[in-house]
Amino acid sequence: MMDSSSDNHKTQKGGTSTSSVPANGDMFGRVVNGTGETEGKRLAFLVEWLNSILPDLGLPETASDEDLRSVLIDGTILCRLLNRLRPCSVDEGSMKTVIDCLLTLRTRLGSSVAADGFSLFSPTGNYDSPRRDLSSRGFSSPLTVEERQKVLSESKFQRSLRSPVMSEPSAGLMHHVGHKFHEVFQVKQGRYADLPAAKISEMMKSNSLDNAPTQSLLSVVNGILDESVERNNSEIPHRVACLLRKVVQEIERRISTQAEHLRTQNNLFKAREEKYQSRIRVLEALASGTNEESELFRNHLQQMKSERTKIEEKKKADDEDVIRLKKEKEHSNLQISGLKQELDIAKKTYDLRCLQMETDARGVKAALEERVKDLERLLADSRNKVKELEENSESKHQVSNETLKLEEKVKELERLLEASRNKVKELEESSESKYQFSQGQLEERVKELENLLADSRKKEKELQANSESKCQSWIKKERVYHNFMEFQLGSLKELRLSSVSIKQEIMKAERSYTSEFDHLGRVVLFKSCIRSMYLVMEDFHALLYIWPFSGVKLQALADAAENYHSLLAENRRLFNEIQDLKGNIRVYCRIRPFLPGQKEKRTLVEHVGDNGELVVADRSRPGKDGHRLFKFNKVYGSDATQAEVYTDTQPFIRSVLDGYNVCIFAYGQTGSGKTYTMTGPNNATKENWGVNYRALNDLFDDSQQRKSSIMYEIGVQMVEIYNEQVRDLLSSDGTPKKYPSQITKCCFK
Ligand SMILES: Nc1ncnc2c1ncn2[C@@H]1O[C@H](COP(=O)(O)OP(=O)(O)OP(=O)(O)O)[C@@H](O)[C@H]1O
Repeated sequence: MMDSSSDNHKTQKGGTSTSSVPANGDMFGRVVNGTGETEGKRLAFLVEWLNSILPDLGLPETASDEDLRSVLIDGTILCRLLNRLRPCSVDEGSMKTVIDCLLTLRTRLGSSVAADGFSLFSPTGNYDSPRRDLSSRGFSSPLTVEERQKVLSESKFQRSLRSPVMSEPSAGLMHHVGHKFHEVFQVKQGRYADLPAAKISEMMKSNSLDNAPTQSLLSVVNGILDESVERNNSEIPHRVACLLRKVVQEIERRISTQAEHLRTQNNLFKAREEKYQSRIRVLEALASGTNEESELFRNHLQQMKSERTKIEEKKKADDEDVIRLKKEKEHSNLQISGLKQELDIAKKTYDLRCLQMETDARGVKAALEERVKDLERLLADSRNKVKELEENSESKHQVSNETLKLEEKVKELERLLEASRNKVKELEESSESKYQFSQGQLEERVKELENLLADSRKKEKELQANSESKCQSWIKKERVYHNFMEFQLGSLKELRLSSVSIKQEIMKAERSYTSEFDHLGRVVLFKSCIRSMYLVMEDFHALLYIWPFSGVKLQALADAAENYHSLLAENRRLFNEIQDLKGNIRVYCRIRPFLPGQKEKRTLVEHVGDNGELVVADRSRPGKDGHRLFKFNKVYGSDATQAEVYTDTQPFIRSVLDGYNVCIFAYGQTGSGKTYTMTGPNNATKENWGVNYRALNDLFDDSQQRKSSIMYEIGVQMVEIYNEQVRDLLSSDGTPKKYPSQITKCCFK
């Protein structure tokens, strides 16, 4: 309603027609006011005009806004147009005309554009600024001056209002603004509807007054002022001016409220900023702490990862072991069957060998017997020969007798010769004639006798030499025979010994074969089960002798052992978890009984609770202060035995063997019973052994039980710390070592 009436009104009043095109080319400023048809006509008119001036432009008659924009966008066409309209006005290189043009534009439009580009836009579409109009028309009324000042100050307000804080006023403020607008426009429409009708209509069209922001309010005020200035200064009634002042005052008030609001907001922001900065500081402090923690965690995580990798590797290795064991088992099964066959063959071979050895032994025995017989024969021969030799030696004696006889004969012959000589001499003496006659015969006879004597002597020598050589050879032979006899007797003895040892060896071999067969059976089974049966060996010992095992039995046995192994590991893990849950650090208290001779003393212990509570009375203090409560994991009474005290410590020994570090120590004043608890009394029996003995005993027992699967190395280190001096009590050279490097190593590895 308002639109049409105001349009009509404008047309009637002869204001600027929206359908007419001004000759100064300001056609685009009015596009917003025209209908679609009018715009089309204007565009067609412009296209026609442009084509007539610049025929090479070739713009189609139906060219759209976009076509026109793309043609005019770089300014070339405009320059050419200018040149054509006013030749040589835009020469290449000369910017004069362009500068003139721009300055003209500035003069026409520049004053309506604020420094930050905000336009005091006139709702009618005219860009004429109030300042230009005011200056050009020479307005001088005080109201106008006031309004002008307001307009100027409003433009400042506008700038500040366009700040992000002000651009979206609060809902309450908006409502307030809308209300005031209504007031203003009711007045305007009622009494002064003819003044800024087109503007109001436009604003009413484009703005919802209820929600009008301050910027719109300012635009409307400007519009009213523009319109008022355009029309005639004298026409502006005082009432409008008052209203406008009110509006401006309202805006000022709102701005001051807004400024207040901004200040409080600013303060709020400052407070918030401080708060955030303190938070940042806290967060930074936390972050630095967190960094350290995260570093620690990272390291821990790294460790866990590496441990996990190790465990996985171990698991892999275990899996591989399992596979390998399975293969080994199969292999062992094959070996068992092979060994069985081999065993059969070996048995047969053994039997044969036994037979052979028996026959051999018999043969050897027979041969030896024969040999013995031979030797005996030889011995007999030797003896005979010795006898013969002895006899021969006797014959030697005979030879010597013969020699003697021969010598006697020689002597006899010599005597006979002498006698013959004597006879010869007698004959010579008796008859010289006879002598001369028979001298030849006698000489011959002497010669014969001398020859006989020489022969006899030769024979004697020969016999002597002969008998001597024979004697020597017999002596030699005797020696040889003696040696031979001794050798034969020695070898006979050796043979007898060797035959005995051979018999023993045969017996031994027989025994070893038997044991080997037994062992073979055991080894085969043992090999297949050894890896998984380390703790159950004792239990399955009887089974090991059952021979032969079937593959199924072995498999079952191996499976059972494997399960047992995993169950044991699980059991161990759970056990240590329980120890952890019970608490890694436990403190036990033991009350020492009165020593002999202290019976008249009264105990200070008032109460011993089952849950580890101990109440001690301090009689020197009266009332409540005289009672003190202590809390331990457990309190052992004065009648507690050594074994009872050890029961709570015992599980730790198992943990030691499972790879945990454990430290047990006694603490207390002199004479409180530390040594008694840890070691026991002097000359302690097994009954009153202290913790140390019992722990070591368990340590050895358990490690023995696990020896089939785990090899434990147990070492002991004993140091004394006294007067800040550390002394190695087990030092072999007797010199106390100060601060042993490995002092942290506990006695229980
Ligand atoms: N539970 C007990 N039952 C019987 N006698 C005990 C008990 N505890 C300690 N005693 C005795 O108390 C005396 C002192 O004990 P012990 O030597 O063990 O004390 P301690 O704490 O080792 O002393 P110190 O610090 O001087 O070496 C010893 O004669 C010991 O036999």
